[in-house]
Amino acid sequence: MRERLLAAEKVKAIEWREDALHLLDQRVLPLQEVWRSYGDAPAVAGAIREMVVRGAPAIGIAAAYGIVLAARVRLAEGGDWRAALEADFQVLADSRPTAVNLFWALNRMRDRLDKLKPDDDVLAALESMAVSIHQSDREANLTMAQLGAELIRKNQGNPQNLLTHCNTGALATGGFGTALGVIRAAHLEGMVERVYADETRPWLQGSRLTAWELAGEGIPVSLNADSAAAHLMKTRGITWVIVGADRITANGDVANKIGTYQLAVTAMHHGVRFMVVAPSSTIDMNLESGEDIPIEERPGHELLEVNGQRFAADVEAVNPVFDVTPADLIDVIVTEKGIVERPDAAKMAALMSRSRLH
Ligand SMILES: CSC[C@H]1O[C@H](OP(=O)(O)O)[C@H](O)[C@@H]1O
Repeated sequence: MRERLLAAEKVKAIEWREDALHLLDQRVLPLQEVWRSYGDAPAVAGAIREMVVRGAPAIGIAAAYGIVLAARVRLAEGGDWRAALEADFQVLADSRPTAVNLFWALNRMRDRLDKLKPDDDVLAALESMAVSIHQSDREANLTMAQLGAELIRKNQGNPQNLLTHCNTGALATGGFGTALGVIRAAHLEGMVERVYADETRPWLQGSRLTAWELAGEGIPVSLNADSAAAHLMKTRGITWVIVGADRITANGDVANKIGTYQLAVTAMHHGVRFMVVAPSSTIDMNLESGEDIPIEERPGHELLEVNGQRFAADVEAVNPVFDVTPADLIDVIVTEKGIVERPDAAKMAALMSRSRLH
């Protein structure tokens, strides 16, 4: 399966080259494919904040490369480069609040700095850590794709109708995707009749990104309004809702794109299985429950305009862009360390004590 997923790979969002960090601008996909170059931490932080790059794992990977770029600048400035680098850590940490992968990646970079030996090449050590964060995310996604596809096989392996929300594909990760990685693997195994992709208002990750990724690989996909999901679960024989995550707390509660919570409630009502797919870098064991997760609120104009053109009445808008699905609405969490069925605090602790499967 790994080889077949590698062979099918077509899309990437992040490219690290000697000169700079290169990001595919997800604000203009699918109508335009524009790559942009970033040379320092404030620029990378801006790209994360403005969602040039988005998706919990991809945000962490971009931030890690942002620290490599920052170290180049600070070392060239001379003086106490390590103290100066703290400002770069902060500007990256301040870019978006919900995806814990951002903070997980920055901590990995900080740990690498703290372990430097006097003769170490600082830039080489940081670059190696950032590349490792990027590559290990890809590897985790390949493992999760297989684990998730096996779950789909165990529950009616024949071609099934699946529903997904937001974008959890190669564009949101180091490659292959999390929930979309499972869907890709299931399709390769002949187990996908059709994927229903929520458009995912207001930023339209579904209609612009997921539909583009899946259609580009010949995976049968239909775009639907977010508000159609319940009706589709009732009338289209959907067997699984498969989503990603931005932060999973110690008790198994899941923060994900706004609209996920109501999908979980609806799935429970219709007897549709609910799968969350996320690498362990998304699990925050420091938070006891989802009540503690910071929920990003983005500007109201994202709801009131399209392409900068207002279409809404002259009212204010409220725009929380994540919500929290309680663990008791989740059938299974798939990670690269293994799966947790009917997650709870004890099972999450046991999961996090394991090493990764591959
Ligand atoms: C594997 S991506 C996880 C997660 O990130 C997305 O949010 P955003 O597009 O705002 O960065 C969405 O919640 C995905 O499910």
